Amino acid sequence: MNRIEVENLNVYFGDAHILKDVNTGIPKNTVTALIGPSGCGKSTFIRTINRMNDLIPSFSHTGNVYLDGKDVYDPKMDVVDLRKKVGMVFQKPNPFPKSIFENVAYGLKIHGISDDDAISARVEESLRAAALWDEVEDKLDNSAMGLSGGQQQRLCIARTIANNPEVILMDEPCSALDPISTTKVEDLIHKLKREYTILIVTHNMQQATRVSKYTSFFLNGEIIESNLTDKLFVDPKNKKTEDYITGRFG
Ligand SMILES: Nc1ncnc2c1ncn2[C@@H]1O[C@H](COP(=O)(O)OP(=O)(O)OP(=O)(O)O)[C@@H](O)[C@H]1O
Repeated sequence: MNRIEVENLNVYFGDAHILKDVNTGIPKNTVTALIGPSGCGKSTFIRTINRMNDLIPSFSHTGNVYLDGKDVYDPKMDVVDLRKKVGMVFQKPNPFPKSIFENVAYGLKIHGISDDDAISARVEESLRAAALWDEVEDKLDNSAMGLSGGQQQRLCIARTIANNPEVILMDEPCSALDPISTTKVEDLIHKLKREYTILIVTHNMQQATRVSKYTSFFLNGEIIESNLTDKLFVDPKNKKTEDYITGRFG
């Protein structure tokens, strides 16, 4: 069963029609890459899944998004709980100006966990899961702002993991990172997919082929083609996909 189902999704910012009749399913515990030229709606698409677009006053939509069969836009949906289940990692690492420990513990405290031992255990578990523990275990009280960009991004992933999400949305998570840090984050994505459903927006087609099982190609707010990544890049069915992946535009 797919973890996420999207049916006839149209998104508007004011009069601008941004996503056009998007239909897709995102399988559980796999990595799905979203590719396409700048401005085609990839970020808008992932932000519909945890209702981040709700924060934009001009946003409106038609159609349905389901997470595990539940309508994400049901008026009864608890949006705080939804965002806990569907975590997000952004293009630029955005740690809080607090200690490494506090960055990961923050969400736990917000969600009502107050037992210090339980918090410490979960912080360690999350930092280990984010492949950062060995680098920070002796400086948990230092400011997160002193970490390298790559370490900060893995810290942001640890912060997301601490909330025990089901889905992790990643919006160009490596675009601000050097190649070594990028490799570490990609290795981490491989590890995380066993437990989490991951959607990753990337401009880097090599990255899509390295990390994802499925890829969807977006163009002008539409999904032009979705397939197994190996198939989409080797044997695209649509001429526009072929033109994009062979670098003819974008
Ligand atoms: N807050 C907003 N208000 C109005 N229009 C917006 C807003 N955010 C995005 N858009 C418009 O929606 C369209 C899709 O943007 P989006 O960021 O989803 O594209 P993208 O494919 O993720 O681009 P990129 O690869 O450059 O990040 C663009 O035309 C953009 O200008």
